[in-house]
Amino acid sequence: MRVDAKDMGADLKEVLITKEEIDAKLVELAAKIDAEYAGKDLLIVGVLKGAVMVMADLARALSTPVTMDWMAVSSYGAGTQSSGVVRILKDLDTDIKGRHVLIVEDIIDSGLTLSWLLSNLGSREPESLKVCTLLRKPDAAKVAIDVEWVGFDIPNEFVVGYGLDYAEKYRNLPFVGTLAPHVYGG
Ligand SMILES: O=P(O)(O)OC[C@H]1O[C@H](OP(=O)(O)OP(=O)(O)O)[C@H](O)[C@@H]1O
Ligand SMILES: Nc1nc2[nH]cnc2c(=O)[nH]1
Ligand SMILES: [Mg+2]
Repeated sequence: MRVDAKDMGADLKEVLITKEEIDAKLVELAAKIDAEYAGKDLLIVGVLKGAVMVMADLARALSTPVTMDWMAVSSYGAGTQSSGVVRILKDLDTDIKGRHVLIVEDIIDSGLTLSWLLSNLGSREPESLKVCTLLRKPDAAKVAIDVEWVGFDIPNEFVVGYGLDYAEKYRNLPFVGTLAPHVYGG
């Protein structure tokens, strides 16, 4: 286990999804995405910062030639709850009108970020607009979203690793896990 090598082992409670499980799932998802977009021109859009790892690994698992772009968004709201009011910190460099666009996310929690993104990008008249997410929390959904490709449905617990942070830490863990209570000041 590489936990100790990264000196974060003591902060962890549990590994939920291993690197091997993530790698295998992304290969499986990539095959389905390849089949869907065969012969088409595909733009994949990663949502910074969480989706960096998924984008990098999914893109390399795809056979379909893709172009890649990024958006950075920020949710406002009291406490840790996403309000669903989203501000664009970095917009796409690309005009997506008439393009096949696939949004790539690390996690769908309340669904508010993605719901806003779908409506925002949808208004730019892409030829198609679909979503691939590594993780989804079905019990946390505040809005129903139609997601084509989901890696893992997980319990309604705060997770870190593989792009996901707590106070900007733990993004570089190669697996998805939960944190020990002391990390939160417990
Ligand atoms: O479904 P939701 O409740 O809206 O939550 C999901 C969003 O929250 C996280 O991003 P965050 O805004 O924390 O920024 P980050 O990607 O830079 O970590 C995650 O990467 C998703 O984009
Ligand atoms: N790190 C992290 N960020 C999130 N954003 C929305 N849900 C989560 C989560 O469970 N973990
Ligand atoms: Mg994010």
